[in-house]
Amino acid sequence: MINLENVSKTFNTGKPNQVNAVEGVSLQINSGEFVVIVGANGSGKTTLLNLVAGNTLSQGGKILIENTDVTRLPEYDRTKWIARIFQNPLLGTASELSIIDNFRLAALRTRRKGLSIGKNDAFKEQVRQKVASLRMGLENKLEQPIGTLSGGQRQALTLLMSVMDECKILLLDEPTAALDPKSAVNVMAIADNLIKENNLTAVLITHNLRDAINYGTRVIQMSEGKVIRDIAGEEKAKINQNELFSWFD
Ligand SMILES: Nc1ncnc2c1ncn2[C@@H]1O[C@H](COP(=O)(O)OP(=O)(O)OP(=O)(O)O)[C@@H](O)[C@H]1O
Repeated sequence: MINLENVSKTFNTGKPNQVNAVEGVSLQINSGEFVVIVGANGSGKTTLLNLVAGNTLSQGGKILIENTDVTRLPEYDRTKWIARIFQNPLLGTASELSIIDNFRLAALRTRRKGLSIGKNDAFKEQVRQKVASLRMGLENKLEQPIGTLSGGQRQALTLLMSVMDECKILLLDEPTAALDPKSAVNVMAIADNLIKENNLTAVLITHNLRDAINYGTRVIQMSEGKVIRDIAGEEKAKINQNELFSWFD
């Protein structure tokens, strides 16, 4: 669960270029909810995600993650709950290391769900099965440097590595923006499956209105640092692309 109470972030305070990126936002995201955030460029979406992740600290207000007050906690102290996927597929993996070594590295960083850390065959077999579930044929390339894979393949592996963590919350900041259309569709479908299978609480920022319609249980629109629309459940399921497009008028 994520609980934001009156969180704010202003850049360049007191200067002519002051920006109120996030302004007094209060939001409760329940366990298992999948929230899609839409909004114009500069409306504060990424800053809001940074506040949740601890990459930026809130100026006032309060942030609870899984009922723990994390308002002053830095990003690294929130990683036990939170995994984050960025637009750039190069972030999150070490290019020169093989797929299997990237999984080892990830396993060393935190305790992974159902994974015993080590170089042994059992570890490799566990990774092989997980990677095979992506249906990209990558289970036969476990010794290949991850830097030789496509952006879509890397993004799928990064997702898999993050959900094999004990994390409860997955933050996705335009995870498919750098991918070709087909890879983007694949990666979103993989993300959705992983979220459901692992019963994660998820927040997706996207400019892709089709994804905003197809995915998630709730959609939020931000404008000028504030949440101006918040629609969930059956009402969310009824929204069509034209209606969503009209929100940007
Ligand atoms: N580090 C920073 N220093 C100064 N201003 C910033 C900083 N980060 C964000 N901003 C400003 O805060 C506002 C909100 O930015 P943010 O990146 O959160 O918007 P966004 O909705 O994610 O935009 P986009 O859709 O373009 O990614 C913008 O006006 C941006 O220029």
